[in-house]
Amino acid sequence: MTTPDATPGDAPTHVPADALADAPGDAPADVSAQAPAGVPAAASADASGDALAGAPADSSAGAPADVSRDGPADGPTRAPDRPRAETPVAPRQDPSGEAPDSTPADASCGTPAGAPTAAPGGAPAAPRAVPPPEPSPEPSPADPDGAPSLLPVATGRQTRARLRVALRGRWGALWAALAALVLDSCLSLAGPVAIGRITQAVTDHRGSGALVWPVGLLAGAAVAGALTGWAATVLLARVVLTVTGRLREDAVAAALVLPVDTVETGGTGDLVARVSGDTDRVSEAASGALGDFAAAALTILAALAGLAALDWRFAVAGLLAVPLQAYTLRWYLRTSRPLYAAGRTAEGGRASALLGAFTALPTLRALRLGPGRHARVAAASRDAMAYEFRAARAATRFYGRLNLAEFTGLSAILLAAWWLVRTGRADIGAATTAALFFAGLFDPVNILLGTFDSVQRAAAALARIVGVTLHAPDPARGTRPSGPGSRPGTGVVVRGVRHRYGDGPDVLHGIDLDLRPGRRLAVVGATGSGKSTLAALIAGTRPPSAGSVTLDGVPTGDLARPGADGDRRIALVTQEHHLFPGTLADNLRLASRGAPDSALEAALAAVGAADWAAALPDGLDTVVGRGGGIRLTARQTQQLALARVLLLDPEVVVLDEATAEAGSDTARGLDRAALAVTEGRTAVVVAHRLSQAATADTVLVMEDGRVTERGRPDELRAAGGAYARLWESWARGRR
Ligand SMILES: Nc1ncnc2c1ncn2[C@@H]1O[C@H](COP(=O)(O)OP(=O)(O)OP(=O)(O)O)[C@@H](O)[C@H]1O
Repeated sequence: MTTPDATPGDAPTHVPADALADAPGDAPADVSAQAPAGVPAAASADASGDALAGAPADSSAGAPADVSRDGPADGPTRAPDRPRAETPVAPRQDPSGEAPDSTPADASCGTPAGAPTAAPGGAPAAPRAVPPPEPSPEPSPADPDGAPSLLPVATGRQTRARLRVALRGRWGALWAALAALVLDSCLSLAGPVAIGRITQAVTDHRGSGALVWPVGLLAGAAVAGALTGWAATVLLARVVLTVTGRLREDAVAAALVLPVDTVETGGTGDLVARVSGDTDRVSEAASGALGDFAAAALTILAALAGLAALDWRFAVAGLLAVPLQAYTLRWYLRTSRPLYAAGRTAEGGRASALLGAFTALPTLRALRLGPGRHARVAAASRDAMAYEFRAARAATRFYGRLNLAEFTGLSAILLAAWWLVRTGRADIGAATTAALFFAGLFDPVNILLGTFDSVQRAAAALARIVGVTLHAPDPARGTRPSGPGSRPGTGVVVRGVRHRYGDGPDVLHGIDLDLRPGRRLAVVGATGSGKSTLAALIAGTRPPSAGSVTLDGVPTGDLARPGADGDRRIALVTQEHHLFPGTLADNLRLASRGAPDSALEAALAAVGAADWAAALPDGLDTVVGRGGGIRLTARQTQQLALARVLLLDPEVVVLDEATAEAGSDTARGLDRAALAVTEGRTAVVVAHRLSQAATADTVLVMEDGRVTERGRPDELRAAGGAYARLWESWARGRR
C-alpha cells in the first residue's frame, strides 16, 4: 500500500472527483479558460498563463495581427491628404433638406460610405453622425443580448490631458502646419479680387494691359497656394501620424495589462475596434478637420473683411445668413453629439458579436449553433446600421438648412449689389467681387460647420481610445510599496480579500494569508471553492473586489505593468496554455527575449521536455502550433509554459495548471516539472492532485470561498479535519 506521504513522483493514483478539482473538461468555470475569449492574443498569454503575469515586454510578439500591423511603426497606411482636398462634399440640396433614402454603401465598416458626392460649390462632407435612440454618451451593452457593458470611455478632461501628452515635441510642427494653412487660405481670396478687376476692365472697355496684374495675381496665387498646401499636408501628416501612433501604442500597451475582468466585461471586439477603427477615425478626422477648420475660419474672416472693405452694406447683407447658420449648427450639435458615442458603441457591439462567433467557430459547428449565433450577429449589425441610417438623415437635414442660409445670404448680397450699383455707390467689378466673395464662403462655412461633425466623431473615438488606458495599472505605480507589509522581503500578503465576478455573488469571502519569501503554499479544495480565483488575485491578473494582495507591499496588479521593475516578479501558469505562431524558440523567448539557445535547452530539460524538443525536425527552430506548425500535445504545451517560467525567473510563481489525470506518467512528469519551477521561489500551487500538496510548507483548504483549514500538511492530516478527509479519499483512490 502506498503511504500517504508519498512524494509527487510516487503518486500514481486518481484523485476522486468529489475530493478535488475536476479534470479539465469538467472544470465549469475555470478562470483562465475564459480569459482567451476576452483578451487579445498577447494579453491572453498573461491571463491564461503561460502567462507571464508580467511578460508584456515580449508580448508584442503575440499581439493580434491587426493590432501590431496597424501599430505606430507602420502608421496608418494612407498618409493624410491635404485636408481640403480630402473633405468629401455633400450635394447641394433642396432647401427642404430632407434626406434621400441614403443607405450607407458599406455598413459593415461602420461609417456611412454613402456620403453624398459634390456638386460644384457643394457643401462639405455630409456628417456621418449616428443619431442615437436616446441622448446618452454612456456606452451601451457590448453584447446584443445585453449582458456585459463595454470598456470605459474617458471624460473630456481625461482625453485632453492625454492628447497634450501625445502632442509633446510636436507643437512646433503643428503651429507651422497651421501657419501654412492660413497662408493658403489668404491666397485663395486672390481669385475673386482678380475676377472682379477683370470684369470691371471689360465693362470699362479698357485695353488688354489692364488685365496683366489680375492675371498675374491669379497665377502667382495658384503657385504659392500649391506650395503652402503641400507644406501644410506634409507637416500635418507628421503630427497626426505621430500622435495617433502614440495613442494607439498606449492603448495597445494598456490593453495588454488590463485586468482580465475588465476585458471579459468589455469584450475583445470592442477593444480591437478601439485600437484599430477608432485610431483610424481619429487620424482621418485630425488630418482633415484640423486643416479644414483653420483654412475655413480664415477664409471666412478674410472674405467678411473684404466685403466690408468693398462696402459695409455688402458685409451686413452677407451676415443675414449667420442667424440661420447658427441655429442650424446648434440644432445639429444637439442632435448628433450624443449619438456618435452610441454609434461607435454599437459598432463595438457588432465587432464583439462577430469576434465571439469566430472564436467559437468549432463549438458552433459541432453543436449546430450557427443559426442562433448568426441571428445574434445580425441583430448587432442591424443595431449598428440603424445608427448609420439615422446619422445620414440628420446630416442631410443639416446641409439642407445650410443651403437655405446660403440662399438667403446670396439673395441679400445680390439685392445690395443691385442697389449699390444703381445708386452709383459701387461699380460692377466691386459687385462681382462681393458676389464671388460670398459664393466663396459656401464651402468654408459648410466646412467649418461640418468640421464640428468630424471633431465630434474624433472626440468620441479619442475618448474611447483613452478609455482603454483608464483601467490599466497606473504607470507611476508598480514599484512603490503601498500596501500592508511594505517592507522588502515581507513576501505575499493577502488581506481581507473578497471577489465577485461582475454582478454575481461573492466567490471569495475575506481571505487573509501571509506567504514568506521562499515558502510553498498549496491550495486545495473542491471544484468551485475559489482556488483558481485566489490564484489569479495573487498573481495580479484580476483585481480583488475588496481587500488587497501585495508583494513586499506593492499591489500585485500593479506589478503587471510592462517595463516596471516588478513586471517579472510574479508569474502565473494556468490550465490554459497558448502557443504563439512561430518557432519553439520564439515561444520560449517570449519570457526572456535575449536568452541564448543553451538557456532555452536548459529550461526545457528542467521541465522534462528535452527529449521531445530535441526530436523535433529543426530542434528549437521548429515551427510549432496552428497555421502549419507541428502540433504539440497538451502535456508538451504545458511543459513549454513551465519552461517559460524558468526563463522568466520570477520571485513568485503561481501554478494553477495541473490538468493531467492523476496517477498517469504525464501527471508524474508534470509534478516533477512543477517542482522544478517552484524550486527556490515563493510558490502558490493550486493542488489539483494532493501529491502536489504533500511537499508544501503550508496547505490552505478552501470551501465555498472561505479558508476552512490551514497548516502543515502532516499536521492537517493528523488533525482529522477537511484536509484529512480529502487525503483519505485521495489515498483510497490510489490503492
Ligand atoms: N469567469 C467567471 N465568471 C463568473 N464566475 C466565475 C468565473 N470563474 C469562476 N467563477 C465562479 O467562481 C467560483 C469559484 O471558481 P474557481 O474557478 O475559483 O474555483 P476552483 O476551486 O478553482 O474550481 P476548479 O478547481 O474547478 O478550477 C465558482 O462558483 C465559479 O463558478
